[in-house]
Amino acid sequence: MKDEYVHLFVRRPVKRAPIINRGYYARWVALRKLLLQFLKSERHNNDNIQTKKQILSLGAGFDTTYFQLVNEGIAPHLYVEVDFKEVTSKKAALVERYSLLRDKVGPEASISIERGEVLSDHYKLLSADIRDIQKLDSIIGLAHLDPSLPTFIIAECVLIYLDPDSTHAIVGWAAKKFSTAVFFLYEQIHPDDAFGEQMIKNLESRGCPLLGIHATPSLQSKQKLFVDHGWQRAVAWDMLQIYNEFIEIQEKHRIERLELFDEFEEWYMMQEHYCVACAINDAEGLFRDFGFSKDPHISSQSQKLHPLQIKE
Ligand SMILES: C[S@@+](CC[C@H](N)C(=O)[O-])C[C@H]1O[C@@H](n2cnc3c(N)ncnc32)[C@H](O)[C@@H]1O
Repeated sequence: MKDEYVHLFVRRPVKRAPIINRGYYARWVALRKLLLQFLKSERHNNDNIQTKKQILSLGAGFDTTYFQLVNEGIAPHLYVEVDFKEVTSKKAALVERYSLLRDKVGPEASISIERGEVLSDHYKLLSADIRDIQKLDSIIGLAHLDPSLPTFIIAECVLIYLDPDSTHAIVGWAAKKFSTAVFFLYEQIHPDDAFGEQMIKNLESRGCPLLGIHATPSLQSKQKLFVDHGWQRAVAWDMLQIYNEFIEIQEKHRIERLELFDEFEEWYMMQEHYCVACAINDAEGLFRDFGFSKDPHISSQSQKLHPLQIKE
C-alpha cells in the first residue's frame, strides 16, 4: 500500500516476512474500505452542503492515516488522535521536524513536544490515558469535537491491551457521546487454541499482555461487547473472511505477486486470529448500508453480506 509518511516514523526499517506484510495489507484495506465509506456518507437533505465529519483515533500511535487522507484530498473536517504522552510527544516532535508532516497539519498549528500536543484547525494530537473517562470526556472540549457530527472512532490494536472494565467504560462512553458514529475495532481473537496460546505468550514476553482477550474471545463476543454497552448494532468479521471475500480479486492478484509465500496453513490460522468489529449508532439513518460489500467476482449473490445485528 502507498504510505508516503511512514518512513518518517521508522528509525531502522526492518523487512518483515511476506506473510506478515500480507496481514498488514489486509488490515489496511479493511480500515480503508470502511473509512472511505464513512467519509462518503451524506445526510439526506436538499441543501447540497457536505456533511462535516470527524475521526477520533484512540491509541493512535504512529499511525499515518491523517497525513494520507490530507494527501488524497479527503481528510475530514476534524481528525483527533489520542495516546499516552510518551507517544504523542514523539509524534509531535516528528511533526515539528519534518515539513512533509508539518505542511499537512497547516501553518496555524501550535506544536508542544513537552505537552505532547499538536493543535491545528483540522488536526489535534492530544495525550491521555484513555482508561480515564473524565479525561477522555475533556478531550471532546479540548479538541472541539462536536458530538452531533458523524464520527468514526478507530481503536486498532488498542482495547485488547486494556482490562475488560476499562474497555467497557470506553465503549459505553463513546456510545453515549456520539449518536451518529461508527466504532472500528481491529484486534486479536481466539486465545484458546494452540495458535492463540502462542500468540498470547509472544506478546506477553514482549511486555504487552492481551488483558482483554479472554473477555471477548470470539466474533460473537466482540459484537456483544458493543450492543451490551449502548451501540445500536454491531458486526464482526475475522480477517480471513475479509481477505477472502471482501478484497477485490484483481487487487489480491496484484499483491500476491509482489511477495510470494507457501505457508498457507499458517496464513489461514493467523488471519483467523485477528478480526474487525464495527459498531454503529445511526440516529440520522446515515449508515443503513454500512459494511463490506462482497467482491462480485467471488459470488453473484447479494452485494451486502452480513447485515449488521440489530439490538433486540
Ligand atoms: C499496538 S499500538 C497500535 C497503534 C495504532 N493504533 C496502530 O494501529 O498503528 C497500541 C497503542 O495504544 C496506545 N495505548 C495503549 N494503552 C493506552 C491507554 N491506556 N491510553 C492511551 N493510549 C494507549 C499505545 O501507547 C500504543 O501507541
